[in-house]
Amino acid sequence: MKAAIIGGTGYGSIELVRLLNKHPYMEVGSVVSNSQAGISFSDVYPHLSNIIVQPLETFNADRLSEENDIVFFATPSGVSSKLVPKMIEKGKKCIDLSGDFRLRNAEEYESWYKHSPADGKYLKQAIYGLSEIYSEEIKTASLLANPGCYPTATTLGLIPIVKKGFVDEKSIIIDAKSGVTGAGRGLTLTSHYAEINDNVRAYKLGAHQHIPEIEQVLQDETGKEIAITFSTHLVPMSRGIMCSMYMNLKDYISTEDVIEIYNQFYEKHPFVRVRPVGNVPTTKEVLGSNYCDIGLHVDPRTNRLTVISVIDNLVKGAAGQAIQNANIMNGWDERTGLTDIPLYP
Ligand SMILES: NC(=O)C1=CN([C@@H]2O[C@H](COP(=O)(O)OP(=O)(O)OC[C@H]3O[C@@H](n4cnc5c(N)ncnc54)[C@H](OP(=O)(O)O)[C@@H]3O)[C@@H](O)[C@H]2O)C=CC1
Ligand SMILES: CC(=O)N[C@@H](CCC(=O)OP(=O)(O)O)C(=O)O
Repeated sequence: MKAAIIGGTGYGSIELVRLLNKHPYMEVGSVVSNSQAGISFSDVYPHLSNIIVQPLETFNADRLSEENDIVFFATPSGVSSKLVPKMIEKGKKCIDLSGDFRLRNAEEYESWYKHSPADGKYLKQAIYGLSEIYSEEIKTASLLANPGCYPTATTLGLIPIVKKGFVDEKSIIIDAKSGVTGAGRGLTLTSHYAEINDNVRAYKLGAHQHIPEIEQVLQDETGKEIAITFSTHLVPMSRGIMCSMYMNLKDYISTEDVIEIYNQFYEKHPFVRVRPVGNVPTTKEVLGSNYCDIGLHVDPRTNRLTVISVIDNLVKGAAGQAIQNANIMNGWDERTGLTDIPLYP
């Protein structure tokens, strides 16, 4: 099966290329670049020399649909909402990595993303692709909204215990940290070397566009309106997200019992690894892989639960989960092409 990638020279795109290169049933058909069409991919990214030989293309819906079976959009929000419908109308399965089709409520999208939402017809059609939770819905998706990087780490870390009703939902605080590739390849003042090296920066406090996405998932899973405190930080590393999450338990439960709840919940989900007592994951332990690793600790003095959830933002937080979803949409084993061991150290 041939896959087209739109948003060709971005980080999401080159991670898709890396993962598709070893996928047994999908291969890269076309790579579309808005800014560098006509140029060889390896001129932009020399690490792809002799691997991707075709030139970067312009976006042409007729040609792309003739030459490809599935389309991955690694384009910014606000761009995907314009381009995805063109390929859906050609009957192609589309997987969008941006935030454009994740929120069901168009007004909510506009107020958090600060630009116009996608056409309501496509918002209705879109399936939210948190693979471990919505695999049944994903099987029949034609337009798949791949989750955000922070929402993936956050919701996988919260759902098992929040769904049980064991948590005071008003007490949830998420302290999230991301490496700089989370912001994409574009240059910004806050991500250039002298600003981020030897530095940690909190940003978008109370205003992050992933807040409504996380709350939408938690509400769907519990039937309750949940308002979270979500603080994001940029840290001096290339890849990786760590979400440290704190919440009050309604009644005391031991760390062992919480771990047992998570182990049962993720028993059939190979990409979520729940750590034993006293074992807390680091971002490096999932680097380059599709794993989400979760560590758990209950403090009996405060009766608060701490959940530490780590992912590689470009893999489980973007391209890896997109391929996991493509696997599910095509009826293949969800692990297909994604079984690489994390790159350690
Ligand atoms: N980085 C991450 O960790 C994650 C990213 N995402 C989302 O995935 C998407 C891609 O992210 P990422 O690759 O990191 O971002 P980048 O900024 O690295 O790449 C996005 C690419 O989209 C293309 N593009 C930019 N503007 C336009 C435009 N006006 N019209 C058409 N194409 C355009 C450009 O490539 P070209 O000029 O070659 O077309 C650009 O390089 C974004 O929506 C992002 O929010 C989601 C989860 C995690
Ligand atoms: C480190 C960093 O800046 N990360 C970005 C993640 C953006 C992203 O992935 O945006 P969508 O999921 O909404 O498309 C941010 O916090 O805005």
